[in-house]
Amino acid sequence: MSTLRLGVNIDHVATIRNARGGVHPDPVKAATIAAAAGADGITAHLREDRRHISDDDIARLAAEIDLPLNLEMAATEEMLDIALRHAPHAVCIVPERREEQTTEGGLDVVGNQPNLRTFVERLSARGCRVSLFIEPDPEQIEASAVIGAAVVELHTGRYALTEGMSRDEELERLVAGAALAAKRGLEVHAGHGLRFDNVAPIAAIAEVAELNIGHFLVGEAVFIGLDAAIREMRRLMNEARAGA
Ligand SMILES: CC(=O)[C@@H](O)[C@H](O)COP(=O)(O)O
Ligand SMILES: NCC(=O)COP(=O)(O)O
Repeated sequence: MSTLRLGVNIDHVATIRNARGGVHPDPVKAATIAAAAGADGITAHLREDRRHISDDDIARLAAEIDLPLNLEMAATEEMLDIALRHAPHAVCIVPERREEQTTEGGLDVVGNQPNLRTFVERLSARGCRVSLFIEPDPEQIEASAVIGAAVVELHTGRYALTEGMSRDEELERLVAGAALAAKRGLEVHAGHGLRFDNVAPIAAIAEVAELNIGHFLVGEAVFIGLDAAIREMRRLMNEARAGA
């Protein structure tokens, strides 16, 4: 059975903290709990507007946690400087619009190859594993491979937000995209909007090596605790992968 890692995104622990402008709950403590609960990595999105994760959070996560840190960032010079300074295990380049409520889609790699190639080269030279957050679109997958990304993270948001036939169609896109990406030598990740009730079909895709899940886990933690939420997600992922 192929490996399936769980990256826990702790952005929205910081959302709760920032609601009162204090220090509680601490995203670094959440990362420590996630490690003990069986997470394979921590993902944190340092947004341009710092609406949740802060520069200090990234500095402390990079310095203090034992798990690999996956820094999500927009393709800007500011974020590149921060990533090169901390040299996290991994960097995932994501699209970002200040007015968006959350990530709305994948990167346009096809339309931004020269700029993104530079980001991939400079971050890879610093020792960071670079992933590109994209739609499961053949042209975007091909462009990601051409500019030298090691990993693509397939956006599961449309899959998560649709029902019925539309969800089945989105799942087919993700299955085909994962197969094409793996064939092009890319490591395949997936994420956005995954929950207990929809993770299994994504976890069952054999080419997927890592799922990054955050908002739902933090929300579920309000009811059952972060440790229990992560352990249940891990159980559902293992069950789906074993049955694939
Ligand atoms: C790229 C992605 O889907 C998420 O990892 C991203 O962090 C979503 O943004 P928010 O966490 O700000 O909702
Ligand atoms: N890249 C996806 C991620 O890190 C978490 O997305 P979500 O589970 O918070 O929607």
